[in-house]
Amino acid sequence: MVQPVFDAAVLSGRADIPSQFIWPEGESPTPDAAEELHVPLIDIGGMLSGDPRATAEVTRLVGEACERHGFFQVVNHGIDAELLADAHRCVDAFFTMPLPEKQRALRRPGESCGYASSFTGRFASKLPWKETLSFRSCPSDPALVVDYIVATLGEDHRRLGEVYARYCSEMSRLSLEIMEVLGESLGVGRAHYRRFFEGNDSIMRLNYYPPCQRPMETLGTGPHCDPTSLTILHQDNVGGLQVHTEGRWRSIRPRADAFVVNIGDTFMALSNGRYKSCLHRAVVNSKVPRKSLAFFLCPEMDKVVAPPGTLVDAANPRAYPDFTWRSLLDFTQKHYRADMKTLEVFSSWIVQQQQGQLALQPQPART
Ligand SMILES: C=C1C[C@]23C[C@@]1(O)CC[C@H]2[C@@]12CC[C@H](O)[C@@](C)(C(=O)O1)[C@H]2[C@@H]3C(=O)O
Ligand SMILES: O=C(O)CCC(=O)C(=O)O
Ligand SMILES: [Fe+2]
Repeated sequence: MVQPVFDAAVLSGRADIPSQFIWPEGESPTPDAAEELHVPLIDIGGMLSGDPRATAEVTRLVGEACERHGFFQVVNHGIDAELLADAHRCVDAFFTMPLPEKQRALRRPGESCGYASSFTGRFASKLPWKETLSFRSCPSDPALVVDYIVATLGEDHRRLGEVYARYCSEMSRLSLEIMEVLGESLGVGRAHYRRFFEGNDSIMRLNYYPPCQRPMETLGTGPHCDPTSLTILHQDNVGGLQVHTEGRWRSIRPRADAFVVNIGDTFMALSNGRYKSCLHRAVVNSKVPRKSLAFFLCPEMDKVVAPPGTLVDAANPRAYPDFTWRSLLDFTQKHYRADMKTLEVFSSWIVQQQQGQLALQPQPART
């Protein structure tokens, strides 16, 4: 079958959509998702200004949400509204460029960064109706974002790079605040996860979902759990994010003043399975494009992902083996398409690999 080209300007002129974008009936958008999922809206303003009572309340609400489904929203987060507006404007500026311009940052097979128009080169079916631009952001290398944007898109796009460099540095700061709350709520202390993530190697992803003439037959982002540690998402006012809990899909209504935060598979492992990484997806519509900004907090590549000892005991044995983010990222880019079972399948794969390596090691001679 011919590989389709995902160019919204071309596709919007057709009455139907190429078959590779059509999702099977059991996986396509469902009417139940018109229902809203009320995830807690947590005011973190008091906590950020050091109020101990406000901090205790935030800790309780975050802990409760993470044990249930791993999704919550934060308001009074201290992120400058003008920066957020700029970040959304830059999404429009980038994705409305002609395809060949965007392809200057083309994401190559096996890589997690760059521009992807759908995933036409990577998957043959159940293609997502979206374009993305992803890039790395590390607090230890403040020039990384601007250098990447200028190196791929050219000097003319330096300002876009500067906007996202600022945005990512703010997201990293906010995610470390949330890590303190997660540590406190799990009883391991505020410093534990903050220290673990201080030198993070995170991924920023701009999602752009063009309008689709057949929105009930396709998906913008298929059902998946984020393999990463913590996601901080800002959706524009269009709406499309849906979460699967209690056996049904429900929508998280966009709020301009809120970030949607969710636990990813890597944090689920770091909490020994206590905090949930939950299945979610994004739907599209036939009228207007939709944008979302996703910051995925990730550990440094070779740091060992293991829960603190206090979360492991006879009643709560290790839920997942030790691994590195490098190996999980590689797994999702080269061997497995992220879905609701990523961590489970990856865990079995890593145990098999370790056993294989053990078998290859010379055994000590028996005396
Ligand atoms: C590690 C990652 C794989 C992923 C991008 C990400 O940084 C976090 C989300 C992942 C996901 C899940 C749904 C889809 O399968 C996917 C293609 C997507 O759009 O977001 C994958 C990403 C990917 O494999 O590139
Ligand atoms: O666009 C959205 O609302 C969700 C995107 C998402 O889940 C992702 O990029 O991992
Ligand atoms: Fe996601």
